[in-house]
Amino acid sequence: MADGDFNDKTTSFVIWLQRSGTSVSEKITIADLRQHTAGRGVVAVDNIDEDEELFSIPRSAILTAENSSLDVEVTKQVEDPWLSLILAMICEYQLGQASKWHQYLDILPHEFDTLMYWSEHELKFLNGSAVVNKIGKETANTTFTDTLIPIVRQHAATFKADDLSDVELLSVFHRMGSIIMAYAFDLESTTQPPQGEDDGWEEDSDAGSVLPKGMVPLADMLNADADRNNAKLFYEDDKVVMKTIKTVKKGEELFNDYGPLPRADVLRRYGYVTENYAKYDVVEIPLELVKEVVVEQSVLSKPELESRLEYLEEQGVADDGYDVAREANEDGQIPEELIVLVETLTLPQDGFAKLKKKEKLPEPELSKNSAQLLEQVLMKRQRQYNPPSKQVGSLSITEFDMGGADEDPVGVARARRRHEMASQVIMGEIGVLGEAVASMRKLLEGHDTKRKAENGETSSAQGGKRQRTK
Ligand SMILES: C[S@@+](CC[C@H](N)C(=O)[O-])C[C@H]1O[C@@H](n2cnc3c(N)ncnc32)[C@H](O)[C@@H]1O
Repeated sequence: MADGDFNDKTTSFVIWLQRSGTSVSEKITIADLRQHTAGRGVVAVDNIDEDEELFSIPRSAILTAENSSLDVEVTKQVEDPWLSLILAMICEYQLGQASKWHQYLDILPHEFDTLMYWSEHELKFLNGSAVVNKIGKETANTTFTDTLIPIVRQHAATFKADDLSDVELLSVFHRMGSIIMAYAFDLESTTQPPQGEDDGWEEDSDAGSVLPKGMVPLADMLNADADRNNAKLFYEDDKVVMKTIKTVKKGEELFNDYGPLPRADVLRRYGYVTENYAKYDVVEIPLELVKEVVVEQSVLSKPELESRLEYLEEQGVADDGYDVAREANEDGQIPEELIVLVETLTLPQDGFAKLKKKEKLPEPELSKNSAQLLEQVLMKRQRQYNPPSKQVGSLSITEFDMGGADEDPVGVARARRRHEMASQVIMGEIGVLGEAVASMRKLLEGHDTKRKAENGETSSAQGGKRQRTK
């Protein structure tokens, strides 16, 4: 977009904010951060104290299904907060200049780097990462086709979308859905005192949130940063207020936070990657992979494996996959459920029989046998990534395959950018696995040292004191 257009839209938005009753501190401004590929952002033009109000927005200016021009009959038809906000946004977009939110809608993006918009070829840059299975494009297409298109067609006067084909409508739904994923807030009635997680950002649509979703103008102009988070949205009865949570110096950017999201998910939902979320990187270890290794290494026969998994299922601890985190992760590197799984699978027959009789689960502490099994699983998982020399080394822009985008300069720039972001995600996940394998080796060395110290005593699943991973 030309600078003039970009700045004009920002100016119209700022005037619109004033008209809609938003009060904005003179210490901040909306900045053009396109040279840092960060679109617009909010920047301090003066020093700001901690707990100082940056802006407050009346609830009436928040774009929600309830506030929008949507017919009440329509809102009654859709309970899901994400779907109803998609409909509300389409309704307002279709109103054009007649929409109460026109100048706000005008600054929202038309193009995205979120994974929903990556081509098959680009998604191959992420080979190995479980994130490619979390995009949910097919599920979204089915929901849009089965639920939203009939509603839009049924309420033609509200949506004024008769000139749009179903395919065009689907693309509009995806655009709105992507905007909501990256911009919308879960609207609390009032800010609760801190109790666990409360980052103000909307949760994954599949996370079961029942709070209504809303597009909060200006609050969503803040970019996010895990380390530099210095502002937070507070919910009051009739307005929402953005305040600083630490002092901010003149010239610094105001940042919200997305919570502890791995970079793969930041990329999936928000379309960018930054080192500051690297500490939250994880690698999913699918149960199927554990099963494969158990059979390959003849740890158990297939029927015995199934019987133990059935038992874990009965105990309510079975899962399809487990996220391994970084060694420094506060909540632990290897999830307890995964430890319980490998412990159960490496118990000798009589040990498992006793456990089952007592209807108990093993302690979440890795014995030598289970650490060995886990090491093998992690190493097999490592092999599912393209070796860095092939995938990541060739990320040098000159060499990598453009997948047919070579002719179009915009396409080339986009493919390069996506390639670069994917390489960060993949390198991060390979790093997580490297740390986990190293932890297993350290643990095994510890077991060996202990065994030697105990003067040649044989080590078994029960032998030696078990060690808890961090
Ligand atoms: C809530 S919006 C923030 C405003 C946005 N920059 C704009 O111009 O509309 C979230 C989007 O901003 C971008 N973003 C947020 N934080 C960022 C950061 N730290 N670096 C780069 N882009 C960021 C991503 O494109 C993300 O999807």
